[in-house]
Amino acid sequence: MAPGVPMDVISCTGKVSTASTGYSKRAFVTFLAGNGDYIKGVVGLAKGLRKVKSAYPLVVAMLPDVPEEHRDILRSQGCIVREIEPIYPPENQIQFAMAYYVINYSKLRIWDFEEYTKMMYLDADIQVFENIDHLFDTQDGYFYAVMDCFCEKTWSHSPQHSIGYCQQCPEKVTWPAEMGSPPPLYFNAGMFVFEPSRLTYESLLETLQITPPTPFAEQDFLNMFFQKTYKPIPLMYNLVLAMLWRHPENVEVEKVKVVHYCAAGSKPWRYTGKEANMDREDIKMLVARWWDIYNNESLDFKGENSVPEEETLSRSSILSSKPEPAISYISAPSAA
Ligand SMILES: O=c1ccn([C@@H]2O[C@H](COP(=O)(O)OP(=O)(O)O)[C@@H](O)[C@H]2O)c(=O)[nH]1
Ligand SMILES: OC[C@H]1O[C@H](O[C@@H]2[C@@H](O)[C@H](O)[C@@H](O)[C@H](O)[C@@H]2O)[C@H](O)[C@@H](O)[C@H]1O
Ligand SMILES: [Mn+2]
Repeated sequence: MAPGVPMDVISCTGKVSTASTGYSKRAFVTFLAGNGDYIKGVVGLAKGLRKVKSAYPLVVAMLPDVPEEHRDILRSQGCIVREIEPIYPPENQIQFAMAYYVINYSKLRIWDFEEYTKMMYLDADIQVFENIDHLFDTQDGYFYAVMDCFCEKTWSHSPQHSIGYCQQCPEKVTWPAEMGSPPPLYFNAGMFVFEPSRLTYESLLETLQITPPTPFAEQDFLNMFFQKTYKPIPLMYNLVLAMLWRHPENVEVEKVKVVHYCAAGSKPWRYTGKEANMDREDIKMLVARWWDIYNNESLDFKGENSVPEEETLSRSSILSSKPEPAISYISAPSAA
């Protein structure tokens, strides 16, 4: 585990969830934009959550450009469809953010989902291999997420990257004294636990209007906004794939519960194996495991009270089990 990530922030009390008692309302939430192939990610995620027998529904916050056929597919997979309006940073500043991340500011609308008391946001390119419902029991008043890694070239714009500093191994290359104090802990915004709140929502939107966009768009913004309330959680709750080759010593693969296919070329539905590191055995295995869930018809939604046919208690590590013999690699333009 990375230094400075206390385990005790996660209260694993095993107590009976309050989901059905009405004390609190909880849900997972993901984000969908466009008419492209990210819908596959959402379907995979919905099925993955069903496989691990999560007690909470998956809300899909979607932009108006998601076609009706895609909404129907998601409803038929048991998802709750919620349309949201896009959010853009102030117009004259858009050029400073990487264009393809601008839509991600729209994620901020999920703070407006006040009918839920606590939510867990998951990118559509995330898969959940073990039940993580206990994260809803974390203490209120904090923002929970996993620390990011600064080593990939997507970070080359940053001072961290240029001096080779990464918060995942702050002792390896230490932060130079002449550069002041090291930057605050920085989370990956592909997965986080938060409390919807009208007040927070309004404050987020107001602050955004006076905040110049930066390369990682809403991720940088959320890091700034929640800097004081951020509590890191162990990386098993959001394995950013680059951790496998950048910081293998920090990764306890047998404990990984959530995988984030965010390394260039790793989106399972676009995977070709050609990009850097994509020919690694662990990557092939994780991509195969994603397809395994996506293609499993017994995990399709069957209405309120149905129980999936398949026995899904997974005891072994997600990385130690055998891949499916036939992996369907759908080729499409590479991601990220
Ligand atoms: O065309 C797109 C691009 C992004 N997304 C959503 O925005 C999230 C963030 O983008 P992505 O995961 O590609 O970024 P990365 O984690 O690879 O940096 C995705 O997971 C999706 O939920 C989407 O729905 N359609
Ligand atoms: O806002 C921009 C995005 O920022 C995040 O990804 C980044 C980042 O975390 C880096 O560390 C990686 O190097 C990089 O490849 C990756 O794209 C989120 O996963 C995504 O949901 C989205 O918010
Ligand atoms: Mn992602």
